[in-house]
Amino acid sequence: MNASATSASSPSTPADASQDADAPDLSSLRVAVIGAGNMGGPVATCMIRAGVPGEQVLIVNSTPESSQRAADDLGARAADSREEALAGADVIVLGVKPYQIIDLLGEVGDAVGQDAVVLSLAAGVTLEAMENALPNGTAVVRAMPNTPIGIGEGVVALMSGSSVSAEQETLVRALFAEAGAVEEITEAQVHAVIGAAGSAPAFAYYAMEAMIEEAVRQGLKRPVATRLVAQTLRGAATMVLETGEHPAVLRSNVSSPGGTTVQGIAALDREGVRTGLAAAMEAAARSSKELSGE
Ligand SMILES: NC(=O)C1=CN([C@@H]2O[C@H](COP(=O)(O)OP(=O)(O)OC[C@H]3O[C@@H](n4cnc5c(N)ncnc54)[C@H](OP(=O)(O)O)[C@@H]3O)[C@@H](O)[C@H]2O)C=CC1
Ligand SMILES: O=C(O)[C@@H]1CCC=N1
Repeated sequence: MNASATSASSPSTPADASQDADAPDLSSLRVAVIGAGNMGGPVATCMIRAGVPGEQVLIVNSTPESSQRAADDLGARAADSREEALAGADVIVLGVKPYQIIDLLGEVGDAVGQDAVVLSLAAGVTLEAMENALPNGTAVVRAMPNTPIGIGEGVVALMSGSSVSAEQETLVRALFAEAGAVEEITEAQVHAVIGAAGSAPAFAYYAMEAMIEEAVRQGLKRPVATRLVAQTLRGAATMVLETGEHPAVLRSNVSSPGGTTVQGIAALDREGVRTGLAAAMEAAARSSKELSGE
């Protein structure tokens, strides 16, 4: 591995990483991203923000044109071939669809360097299945990210395979130092994490869309409604993170006796919104389990 991951310390925030003199040096790292789409793209962005030079992040999509487009968007480099991307790669990001992962590993396994880390983003493809598809001893890490990592406000949950060293774990954490939050989880937890984080931005956008459209129906212009709803939800999320208060306590602070908010909350309860949100998360977790063959 080109990067000198000299410490087992675990940077968990951008501030930690930038202040930690023992953090891995990412400036000579080579990264191959196979599948820089909606999720592989933000992962590449994170790694570049963390300190990997863009020209050392090689992109391979399904066509040369698509690789070039993604590389231009990301400030990375399009590889002429998968072989070029893999040659000398320290980290190989797999951002293709879950059903493609095992076949892809079968095709590229022999080109994976001895000290390289294979980092899969795929839902439902287990570490064991990936290790079985690769030469013995290959370091495999599973990540369950969400798209807001591309703006430094996301979550990445990490799971390490049986051949991943402490140095490689530190390296992967450093690569996600600009993601927002990094959590280490077990594979048994990943289904719940998909419901709470991987798929959850879509649930949040769904709720926002409904709120914005109702505000428009009530007479606000769409750009104004969008700003108000987005800023309000950002503020509410930040209050939860910064105060450490239970959301129910923060909700009670908004709910004046006999006022407007309690009427709104009663309507949410009548319409089954709490049950609906739980059902969405349960469905995502169940789908993840089914993909894993559980
Ligand atoms: N989207 C999300 O929020 C999240 C996704 N994931 C996981 O990320 C993975 C990718 O999902 P997502 O980004 O949404 O999907 P996308 O369809 O947006 O991206 C898939 C990428 O794979 C590329 N690709 C397809 N076939 C090949 C191939 N044979 N060789 C190289 N590249 C190829 C596509 O290239 P092209 O554009 O040229 O077709 C595209 O860039 C999935 O495994 C998913 O489970 C995990 C967490 C969250
Ligand atoms: O929808 C999906 O399958 C992927 C995994 C988590 C978010 N998107």
